[in-house]
Amino acid sequence: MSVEKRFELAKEQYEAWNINLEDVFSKLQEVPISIHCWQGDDVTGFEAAQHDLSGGIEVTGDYPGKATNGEELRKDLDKALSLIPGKHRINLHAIYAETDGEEIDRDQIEPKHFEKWVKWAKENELGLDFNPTLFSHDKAADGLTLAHADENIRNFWIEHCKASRRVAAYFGKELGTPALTNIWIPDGFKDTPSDRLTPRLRLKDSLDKIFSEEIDTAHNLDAVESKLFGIGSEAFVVGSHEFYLSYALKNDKLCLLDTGHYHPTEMVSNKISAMLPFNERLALHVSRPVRWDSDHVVTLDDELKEIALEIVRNDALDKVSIGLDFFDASINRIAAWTIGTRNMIKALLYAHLLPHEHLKQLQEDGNYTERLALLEEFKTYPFGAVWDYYCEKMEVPVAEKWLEDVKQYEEDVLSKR
Ligand SMILES: C[C@H](O)[C@H](O)[C@@H](O)C(=O)CO
Ligand SMILES: [Mn+2]
Repeated sequence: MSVEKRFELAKEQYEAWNINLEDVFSKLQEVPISIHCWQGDDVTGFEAAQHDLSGGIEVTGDYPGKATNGEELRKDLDKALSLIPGKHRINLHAIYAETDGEEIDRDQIEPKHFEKWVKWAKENELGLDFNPTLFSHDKAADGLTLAHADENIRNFWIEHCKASRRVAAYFGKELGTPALTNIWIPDGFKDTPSDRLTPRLRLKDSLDKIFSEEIDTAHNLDAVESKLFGIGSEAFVVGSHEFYLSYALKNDKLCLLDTGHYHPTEMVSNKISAMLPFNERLALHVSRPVRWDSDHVVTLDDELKEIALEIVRNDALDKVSIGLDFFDASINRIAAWTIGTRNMIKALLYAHLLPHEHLKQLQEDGNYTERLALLEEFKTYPFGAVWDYYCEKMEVPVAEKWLEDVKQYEEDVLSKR
């Protein structure tokens, strides 16, 4: 049966619940996902002075063909974007500066080092987001940066973050859409601290200094990302959830929730509605932790669907910036982007295909039997037929057909690197 025929049958079922699929498609295609560039090269970056990956994050695997420069990374992103429905954003780290071989330390980065990214983003109608890189560097070798006891080290990273915000503002100005600059730092201790407050006071002070430079929010928005633990910071992380939640609220910044940065039974989906009444905007790093913050490729699991449901049924698509954060070097990297991003969009589509007003009323009425029954029945509604049709309409491959493109690209391009 054709994609259209299957869609027509599915449409009838959803329309019986007053769900208009054309309206859903128009909304869905407006939702940008911020796709992280670092899946394409295992968080290596292009700095002239190369450093090993540090900061308590880990990439495992040695799948051949990773991008080794800006041209390759952009080409790989072009391929992935051709397989993903919708118009999206690309999330860069400072280590993706292009300096023509010149050694530029992180506190010296400037907009000119990102001109090629901006040119490419313009050509492809993409927004850009940004992250200062406070790891994989000699001055972060002991796992401390903005909370470091040494003022010189703190100042170096403060200058890096300030420079990063200027780069991001340049993105926002050039592209007509504000860049989200997200600060994540690895700072913490392997073993039990004898003083938790002093490093936190130092981090607060460093952040205040970074944000003291006024930047138009039409060009740049700031986010701060918390973490529970990392490799080497098992006992204590300075920038914990409560720290950044408080900082963001008090200073009108976005609190960024990474789905891999909480206790294993603590769900980010449950945090969104808890934060929406108090935060104008918030941001996500959607990842998949397997036993730890392993950054596996995002799958269409229950938590992903629940996150999407919380955003959609609370009408918060313009309040929650959705970014991805995973890096798997054991599989084809373009497939990794394609699988993870298509899954995020699939989850958002799934979330649009439920009769939310009716389900909310059932709960208000205390009718929990019908609430459970409907939530379960909708899980087997013909969602796949709607997704396939959406892909066809958006001119990207239907179902697993995108794999053929990835295999061909691997043969033609990746295998020759
Ligand atoms: C490379 C990213 O910035 C990094 O993954 C950060 O966002 C994080 O989640 C660290 O665990
Ligand atoms: Mn993250």
